[in-house]
Amino acid sequence: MARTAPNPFKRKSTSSSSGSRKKVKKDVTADQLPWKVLKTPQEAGFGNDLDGILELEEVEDVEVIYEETEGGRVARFKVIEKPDDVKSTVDDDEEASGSENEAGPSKLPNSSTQAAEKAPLLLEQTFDVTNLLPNWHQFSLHPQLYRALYTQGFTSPTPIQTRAIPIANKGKDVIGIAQTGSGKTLAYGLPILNYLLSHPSPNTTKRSVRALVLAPTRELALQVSAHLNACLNAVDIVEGVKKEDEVEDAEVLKIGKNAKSRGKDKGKRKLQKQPQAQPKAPPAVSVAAIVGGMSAQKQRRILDRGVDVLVATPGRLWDIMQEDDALSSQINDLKFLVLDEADRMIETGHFAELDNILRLTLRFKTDDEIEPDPESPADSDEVDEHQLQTFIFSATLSKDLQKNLKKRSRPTNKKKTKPASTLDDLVMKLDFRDSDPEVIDLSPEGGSVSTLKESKIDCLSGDKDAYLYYFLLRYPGRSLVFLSSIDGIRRLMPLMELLEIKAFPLHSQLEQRQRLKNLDRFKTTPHSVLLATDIAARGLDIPSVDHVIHYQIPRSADVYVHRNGRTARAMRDGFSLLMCAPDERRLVRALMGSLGRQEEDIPEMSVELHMLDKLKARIQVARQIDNAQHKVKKENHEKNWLREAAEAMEIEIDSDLGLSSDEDEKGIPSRHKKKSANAKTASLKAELKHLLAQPLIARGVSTRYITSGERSIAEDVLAGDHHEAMLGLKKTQAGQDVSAKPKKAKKVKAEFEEWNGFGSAADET
Ligand SMILES: Nc1ncnc2c1ncn2[C@@H]1O[C@H](COP(=O)(O)OP(=O)(O)OP(=O)(O)O)[C@@H](O)[C@H]1O
Repeated sequence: MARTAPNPFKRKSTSSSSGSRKKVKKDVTADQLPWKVLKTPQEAGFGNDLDGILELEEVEDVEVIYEETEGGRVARFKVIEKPDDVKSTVDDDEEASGSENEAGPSKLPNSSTQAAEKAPLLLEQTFDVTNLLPNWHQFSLHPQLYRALYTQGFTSPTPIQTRAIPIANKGKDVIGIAQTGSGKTLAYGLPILNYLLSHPSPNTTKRSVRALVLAPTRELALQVSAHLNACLNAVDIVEGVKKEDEVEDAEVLKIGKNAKSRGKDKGKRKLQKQPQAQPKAPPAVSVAAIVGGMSAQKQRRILDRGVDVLVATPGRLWDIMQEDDALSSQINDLKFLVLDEADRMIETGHFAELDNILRLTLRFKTDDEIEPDPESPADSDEVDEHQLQTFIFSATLSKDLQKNLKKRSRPTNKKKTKPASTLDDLVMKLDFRDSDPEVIDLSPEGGSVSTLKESKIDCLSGDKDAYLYYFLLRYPGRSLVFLSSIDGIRRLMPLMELLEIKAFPLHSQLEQRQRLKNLDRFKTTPHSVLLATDIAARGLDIPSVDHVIHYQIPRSADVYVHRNGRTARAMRDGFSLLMCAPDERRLVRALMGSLGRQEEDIPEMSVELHMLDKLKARIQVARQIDNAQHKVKKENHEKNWLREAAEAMEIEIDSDLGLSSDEDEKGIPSRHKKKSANAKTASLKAELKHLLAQPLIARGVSTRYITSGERSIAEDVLAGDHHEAMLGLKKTQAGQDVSAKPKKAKKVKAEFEEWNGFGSAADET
């Protein structure tokens, strides 16, 4: 039987007239607490899977006090006993406020202020931040956020959060550049949520969008929305107020690390449940995602209900805005605008939509660039609390652009300076209200994260499949393979399947549902491969990606940095491998050049060539099978097409139209031809099966006696260090097979090393 854990959140009474409603606090042990069996709320999405927990219990009105004793910190429980008359008053009032909330779907929690007046004992939450999250203490965040950080195990802010949050909380515009996986989402997310939680919307009938976060890909937008929701839902799920439409986001929560902790810590989170006494009320702040590939109708419905924080991809948002004047005017009146991965957004073909949306946030709407008004408050150093705040975050933002922003040399009508790039152009178009936006640049020198080990393999392009296969067998784990073309993924997928490697594709021509499903499968399958285009390069927070492989050279240095950023996140170790064909060396040199590095900075990865030859044989047969299957599929497809076209035109097909004597009059290959094709494929499959069953043995290993031969494997076998698929090789991490090259000292390394990442902290919760 599970019990609700000690509540770290003190509940304090906001009772105004405490005279007759005096509370008595009684010291008890955990077992003496008045536990109540809890019905698992369907909305919480736990389904029937209670992770081995038979029953959930909750407890109300308990104050938890932590005391430092010689034996360590202990929790004391104080039951707050209420006189009966008071209890009934509270219950009545709660019911009343519940029906009030349900009447107006978007009634805001400021209606809870009214409820508080009616229910004097309504409890206000506080959080013992000094003791529980001392490293967050300085930020004076809303207790609800502290509570979420605590629940998620985020015990310390990351360096970009430490720098950005206080500045953003002061109302300043922030341009944040920090390495991949360093917590940029919460660096802008926490100040936004903090403001919105502390300033409930003045509109009591329907909340309007006050924060807009634009992200370049659907997956990233959904992930950001899930990440922000996780900072709010820690309370909302607890109180059983998850709304129908939020369930969609809950599904999406499976993406990303938070989702992981959701899954993994399901039981624990349930333990952290709070009393379910509150009536159904709308969440204090609502976050929703508007992305392409998902039901536009449903997304419109969510918008109609009212949303505080809208996370969107520019394409779908612009589509909806064109038919929704109300939404356009809300965008015109934003309090926060965030461009997450702004540099990528301009590459996705949605620049026009982005441009249109941004125009709505301008103070002066002209077709030309904005001319800062010397009289306007934007040019004064005073920050108006109600004016739009703009946040731009990325792991890569050009130094020139940062300088221009700092110097406020945005182009004006009088002085037309040509922007250096489309991104410069975009950012110059932003109407910063802040005369001096704060640029926080924590990006490491050379774009490389200190916990990332980079490497490369020089090989012929025709051998890349074999090297990839070798790598995947040699270093099992979660590998993200980047290709530049969808065709490349389509070609590799069947090969992986035939070679019995678990691989999932991710590219823009897959249906959105399939994209999310594949991402989720990759996330939950420890030894698997994601074959992806660069839609997966930015922002995606997939936990524990062990290796990033650049099957094709990235087209720019930024893409290289972002692709690499899918591994080595939050101070975890990571590994990346560049596969470089002779005709790609020039590109690699250019890429390294723009990162201020040299090609030689990336060490070579060592490969057991003997083993590689054996793998080439498997690949060759797998390719033959794939070609044969592909040929049959293609022929059938063409014949079907031809037959359908002929039938539609009411003409007869003769041999001139492509039917050979091996085909019948309907264009279907004759039985004989089919049979021989099938027999060929079957024999190839049998050959591959045989090859796959053969052990892969390193050169010098005796197949007779494990203690003899040039390489004795006895010791490794006894120590359990032997590689299971490749006999004669040790189990190693990919990083250990790379010649160690001293890396240049990283500019912000020390700062990041002080922050040890979240691994241990998160795992403890
Ligand atoms: N203070 C913190 N402590 C521990 N983990 C954190 C903290 N803040 C964020 N995280 C976690 O770190 C991971 C990376 O965060 P996030 O996705 O925001 O990184 P990012 O800097 O935006 O990366 P990218 O540049 O790749 O988009 C996430 O799983 C997030 O939940």
